[in-house]
Amino acid sequence: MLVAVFGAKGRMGAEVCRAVSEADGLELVAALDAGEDRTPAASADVVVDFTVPDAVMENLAWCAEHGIHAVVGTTGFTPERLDAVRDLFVGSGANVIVAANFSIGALLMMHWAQEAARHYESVEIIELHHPDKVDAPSGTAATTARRIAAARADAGLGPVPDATTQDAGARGADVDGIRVHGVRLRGLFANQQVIFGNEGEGLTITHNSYTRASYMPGVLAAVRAVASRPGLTVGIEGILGIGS
Ligand SMILES: NC(=O)C1=CN([C@@H]2O[C@H](COP(=O)(O)OP(=O)(O)OC[C@H]3O[C@@H](n4cnc5c(N)ncnc54)[C@H](O)[C@@H]3O)[C@@H](O)[C@H]2O)C=CC1
Ligand SMILES: O=C(O)C1=N[C@H](C(=O)O)C[C@H](O)C1
Repeated sequence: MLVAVFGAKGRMGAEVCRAVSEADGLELVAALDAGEDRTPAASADVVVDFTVPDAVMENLAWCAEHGIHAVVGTTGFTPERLDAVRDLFVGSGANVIVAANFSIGALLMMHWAQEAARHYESVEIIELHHPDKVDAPSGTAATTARRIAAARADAGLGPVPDATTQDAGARGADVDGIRVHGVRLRGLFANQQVIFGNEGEGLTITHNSYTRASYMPGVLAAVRAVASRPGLTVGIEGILGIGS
């Protein structure tokens, strides 16, 4: 399987180039970054995109035009953006996987947070990342919040209780009614805590990524699976058998 990487000079892209080069059955045919001619990627079966939210949609339009499957780790995807990606690939002959997080622990953290959501009156999310990250809240935190909000709605839970009437911004972002707090700190890489509370008890689910190597098994699994997953697939839970 021939693989091209977009964002190849970035922190994640460089790690993906290494992982693809060392993986059985995969060959790295193009490692491209901003401003570079995409022609060398035209022979690829799969493009892996770890770029920036402002660039990813144009990259995906190019993949769809060329009938090349795409595996996307770049964040910043709202439900509306995902709809636009689905539309881009209709009739292209290619498939696309978009995942805010490829690490097994983060997938389990989101899965268990969704499970716990219906049992707790209160919930908030704290995501902690390196200070070079451009988007906040993180894609993982936004995805977790949306999944928790959906689970609460399914369970008939009302809004998270919050008496705040004077807020100078300290209550964080509101993602579908779930508060998300972002910390950017030198020395950190990527961590998330989902904090649940009921009268008299609490539950915290914490995930820590220590290095970018944590994402590589998931990225490689998605590269190998994308050709057999028609249209748009959001998340790699189905590929790894999480939640089934
Ligand atoms: N899904 C997941 O598991 C993970 C997702 N991410 C996400 O991946 C993205 C990249 O993160 P990092 O590697 O830390 O960022 P980075 O800033 O180190 O790398 C981004 C790279 O993309 C390049 N780029 C910008 N526009 C481009 C274009 N049009 N074509 C090709 N390359 C272009 C930049 O020059 C840069 O080298 C972020 O959105 C981040 O949130 C990061 C870690 C894990
Ligand atoms: O930018 C990062 O570093 C990360 N981005 C992803 C996100 O926004 O969720 C995944 C992980 O948190 C690392």
